[in-house]
Amino acid sequence: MIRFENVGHRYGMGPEILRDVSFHLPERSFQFLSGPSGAGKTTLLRLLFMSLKPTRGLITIFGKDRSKITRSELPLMRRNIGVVFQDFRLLDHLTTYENVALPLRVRGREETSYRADVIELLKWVGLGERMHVLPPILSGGEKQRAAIARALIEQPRILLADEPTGNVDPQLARRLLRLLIELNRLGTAVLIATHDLGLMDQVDARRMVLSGGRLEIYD
Ligand SMILES: Nc1ncnc2c1ncn2[C@@H]1O[C@H](COP(=O)(O)OP(=O)(O)OP(=O)(O)O)[C@@H](O)[C@H]1O
Repeated sequence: MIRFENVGHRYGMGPEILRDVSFHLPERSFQFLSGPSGAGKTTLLRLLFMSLKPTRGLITIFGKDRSKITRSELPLMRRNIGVVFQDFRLLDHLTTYENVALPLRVRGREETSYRADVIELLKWVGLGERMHVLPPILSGGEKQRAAIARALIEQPRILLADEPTGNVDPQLARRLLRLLIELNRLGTAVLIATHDLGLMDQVDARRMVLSGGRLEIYD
């Protein structure tokens, strides 16, 4: 589904942050991406989301060569990639429901065509009772689930989550992990970037570990 071959990345004239990174993310797979702070996890996620271009190597995303994907093709390609950012990035002046529906509204869809889907998804992440609330009064765990729902509303083929348990207590982190495992069972590939060893120990999943710019994979 997504393949990296000898990918390298440097910012400007700086040192190479990623070196000869090669891996394949199959459909329906589940994996963790870890490594010390500054190892390049966010950089790798940005390459996957196509908000950065590699400075060398080959990236193939859904069968297409990344270097041949034009700016105008990006929005359509990105619908297949859901992203949960470290800081959730919810819009404070929109309700939970409106935040989750936003990607569809931006695309010009009529509310009647998606309302039921948004409500169903909010119920699935456990926010059925909180859909008309503004993000500033949601708890950390609720914000996180709202961000996951927003990432899933377009039924992406892969979900990328950057340190999704960074701001929540261990119990909430476990609940979140169960939600992501369930999502994966339903057919979505999942990649969780984290340095939370406790979280990784709860699942027998593939581990991708970045260190010194190189990637090691433990299946
Ligand atoms: N826009 C940028 N310009 C220059 N250097 C950058 C930029 N973004 C990241 N870096 C550098 O690239 C390296 C990797 O950063 P990155 O954010 O990918 O690491 P990370 O593994 O996600 O770290 P953390 O776990 O702390 O979030 C760091 O040395 C960082 O300073």
